[in-house]
Amino acid sequence: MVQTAARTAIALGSNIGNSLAIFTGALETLAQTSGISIQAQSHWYRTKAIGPTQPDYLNGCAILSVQISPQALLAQLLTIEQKFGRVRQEHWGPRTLDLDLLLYDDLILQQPNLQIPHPRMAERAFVLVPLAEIAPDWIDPISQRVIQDLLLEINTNDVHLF
Ligand SMILES: Nc1ncnc2c1ncn2[C@@H]1O[C@H](COP(=O)(O)OP(=O)(O)OP(=O)(O)O)[C@@H](O)[C@H]1O
Ligand SMILES: Nc1nc2c(c(=O)[nH]1)N=C(CO)CN2
Repeated sequence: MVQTAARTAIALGSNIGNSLAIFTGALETLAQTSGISIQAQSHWYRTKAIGPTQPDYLNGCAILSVQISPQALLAQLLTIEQKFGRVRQEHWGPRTLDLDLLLYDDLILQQPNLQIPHPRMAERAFVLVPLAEIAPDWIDPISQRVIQDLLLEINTNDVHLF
């Protein structure tokens, strides 16, 4: 069976290692994956860490066209995190690569291991600033508001173009 394409948004984060090279490698790996193509990528931003004291992050977002399910996409993102040396330690602690699934068409999904839209997306300037660059008119299915409007509600002082 051929699955029709869905539009998805992902967030990238890194604050250990050569974050720029890690992002490039992660996007290359995604682009080489069957059923995934990259439609757009944002600029990269240097952002102040939310959570425990740790180095600044590099953050950005990408839009993908996928012909795989949300669960299959999450599995692929977790595999790529592992490939780039992700070790899970402290909650919200430093990491070589974090890949979050933000949006999948207009789907709302509440499963134990996967919530879409990403539950903390709308409060995070390090997500909304790059996402608004490449998908300003995407409607968040929870609030029914477009991304560029969600961005108006939050403080973006700690997000700077890299
Ligand atoms: N939309 C989503 N995107 C990515 N992971 C998700 C999502 N919803 C639930 N998860 C689950 O979250 C788990 C833990 O993710 P992770 O350790 O990267 O969290 P975190 O990045 O530290 O925190 P946060 O979720 O606040 O960004 C993943 O293994 C995955 O099962
Ligand atoms: N600036 C910034 N802070 C964070 C980030 C992130 O990507 N950027 N990710 C976290 C856990 O997902 C916790 N804190």
